[in-house]
Amino acid sequence: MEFIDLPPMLQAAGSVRLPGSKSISNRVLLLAALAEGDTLVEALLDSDDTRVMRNAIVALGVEVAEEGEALRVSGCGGRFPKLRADIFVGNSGLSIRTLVPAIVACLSGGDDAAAEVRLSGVPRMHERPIGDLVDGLKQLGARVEWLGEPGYPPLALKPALLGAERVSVRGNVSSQFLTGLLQAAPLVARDKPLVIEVEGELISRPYVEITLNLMERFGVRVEREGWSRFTVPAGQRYTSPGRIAVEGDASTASYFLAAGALGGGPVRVVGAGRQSIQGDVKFADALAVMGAEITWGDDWIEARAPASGKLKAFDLDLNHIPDAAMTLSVAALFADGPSTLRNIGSWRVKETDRIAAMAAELRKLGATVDEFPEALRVTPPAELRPAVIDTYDDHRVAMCFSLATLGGAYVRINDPKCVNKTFPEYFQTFAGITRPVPVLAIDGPSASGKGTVAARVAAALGFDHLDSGALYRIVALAALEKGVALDDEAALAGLAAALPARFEGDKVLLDGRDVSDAIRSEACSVGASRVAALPAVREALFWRQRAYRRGPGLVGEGRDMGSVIFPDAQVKIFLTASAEARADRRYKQLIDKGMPANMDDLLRDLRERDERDSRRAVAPLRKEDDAALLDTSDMTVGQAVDFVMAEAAALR
Ligand SMILES: Nc1ncnc2c1ncn2[C@@H]1O[C@H](COP(=O)(O)OP(=O)(O)O)[C@@H](O)[C@H]1O
Ligand SMILES: Nc1ccn([C@H]2C[C@H](O)[C@@H](COP(=O)(O)OP(=O)(O)O)O2)c(=O)n1
Repeated sequence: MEFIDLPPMLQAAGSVRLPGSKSISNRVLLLAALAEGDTLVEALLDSDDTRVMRNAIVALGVEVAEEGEALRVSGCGGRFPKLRADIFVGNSGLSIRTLVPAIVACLSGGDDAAAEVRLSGVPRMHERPIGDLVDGLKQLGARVEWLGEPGYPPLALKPALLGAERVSVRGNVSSQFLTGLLQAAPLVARDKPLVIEVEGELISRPYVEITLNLMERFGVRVEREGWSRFTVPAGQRYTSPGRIAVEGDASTASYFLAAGALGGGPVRVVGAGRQSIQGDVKFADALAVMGAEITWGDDWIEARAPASGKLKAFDLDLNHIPDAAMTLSVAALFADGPSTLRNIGSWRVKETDRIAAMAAELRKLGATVDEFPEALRVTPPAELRPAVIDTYDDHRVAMCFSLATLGGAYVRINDPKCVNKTFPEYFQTFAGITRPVPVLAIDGPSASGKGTVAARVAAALGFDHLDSGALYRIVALAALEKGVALDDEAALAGLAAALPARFEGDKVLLDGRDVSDAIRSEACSVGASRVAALPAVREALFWRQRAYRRGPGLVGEGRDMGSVIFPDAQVKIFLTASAEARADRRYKQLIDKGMPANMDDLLRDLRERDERDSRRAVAPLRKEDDAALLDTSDMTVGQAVDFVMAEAAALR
């Protein structure tokens, strides 16, 4: 499984130009395809979902050409030229739900009896309901054949004359059904008006407003009575507005605005603002309810943390911003109490069952989550735990959880490429506005001076100091004390995973006992080197070591700080010295502590240990290409510290 590890972040600030809105891009592509005349579409989003729509209109015979950064769509004037096609819609709900009614309308009254358009998608798409929409189309006379499970894609659309003047559709499963019918309506209402009635409460209304707004830009007027009855007057045709620029994506804006609120800020998103036609800009109001400071411009929004520094818990009806609301469920981790997200039942039929998915993944970070049929309550933990997040092929799950890093936790995102659905550049953009907790990694062989140098540098920088070797030494000590064999990998990994050890200043405590000296014995040195060669032991200590990365920063020393534990460390040093110099230092250390020491034995042990540490299969000791080499054979401690401090200047 591919993954991306996101380190804990100190803060977020900066400015982001939003990628084009998916909702607008896909609507504009279809309307431009159906319109009379060419439309030059600017700032179109390029992502999996928009590719789906673009490929679909091309498959239906519409010409599309790139013109610099823009796309020229040569409209077909109300009837797709090719009505024999197999269209793959991936996992784009908006695409299939708007294409189906438009194609059905084009199939009406044609003279090619063999015309047929089939639509299919990824397995999840075949679980997403479309039956209510098809029922509506059948009221008009459409011929639709289910190719799999009735009510779900894949399906085949066949020619049939559409006759009725009235169609009703459920409004409480997906507002995309209504959008699909509305967009196809002018193609149906050629001689007589078409009335669309919405059964039940209409959810996600702002998306329908986007639809109406864009239809108007393409010359079609819709009469609306409240949110339950829409009339499309007869004889209207889509006509190209010539050129149209796609607004920035307001749903995507939610991640960056939240980053500003959770990570200090200010973070500004450019491309959607006060004048936006997208309902998701209202996400900023929800952040304001949490206490974030929001500033609005015509086409930008800026968010920063509340002056008090603490975000407030919320209880909100989020029916109007279902997508951006997912971001709020992660923001809830930063609130001062339990927060409730209400009226989000549509989450259940999205890319995945988002209520179940968000609950499961928020719990991994330590939150207490109560799941209801149409709501979610999130109680933040005292402290976030590092978590490995599953993403369910859902771009928004992946993007949302990146925000947890602003709470000081490491987050591993599995299958990060799922963001390609709407924002292929997401993680790079997120990295551009966030500052990871700095790490200075010092690796090197025994007695090269890592511990001594790391302690001094950490004190000078005000950072924490992680002596990772001590963890392996404690495992060895615990094993020796409990009589666990030093090659019993499973038992040792068990010990390592549940190690009741703590660092307290210079002291190392095991089960509350001071074992600072005991772990430095030669028996423990040799034992540590042996247990450290076992992959399961290293695995068991992996997240534990990462948990030491906290603000304001960390100096980590060992053998694999820069290669495995903190591969993104901003500064990496490989500290070494000749074997003789190191044996000599170890000898002096032991004598100073009143411990027995023999120079020949020490030199031999040290060479054996170097050999074992360098030759082992997992995380062997070696200088990484991006680490600075420091040979201290002929240096004083002060000189070594000065060298590292000079390198550390890069952290500021
Ligand atoms: N140039 C130097 N840099 C770091 N330590 C040095 C240097 N010269 C002598 N020493 C001494 O070497 C000894 C071993 O250092 P230590 O930090 O325990 O190494 P490590 O953690 O790499 O095993 C310490 O007593 C330290 O004072
Ligand atoms: N990150 C680390 C740190 C130590 N180890 C191993 C290597 C050593 O043999 C033991 C003990 O490490 P430690 O740094 O305490 O050893 P020295 O003080 O350098 O002799 O653990 C490791 O494999 N990976």
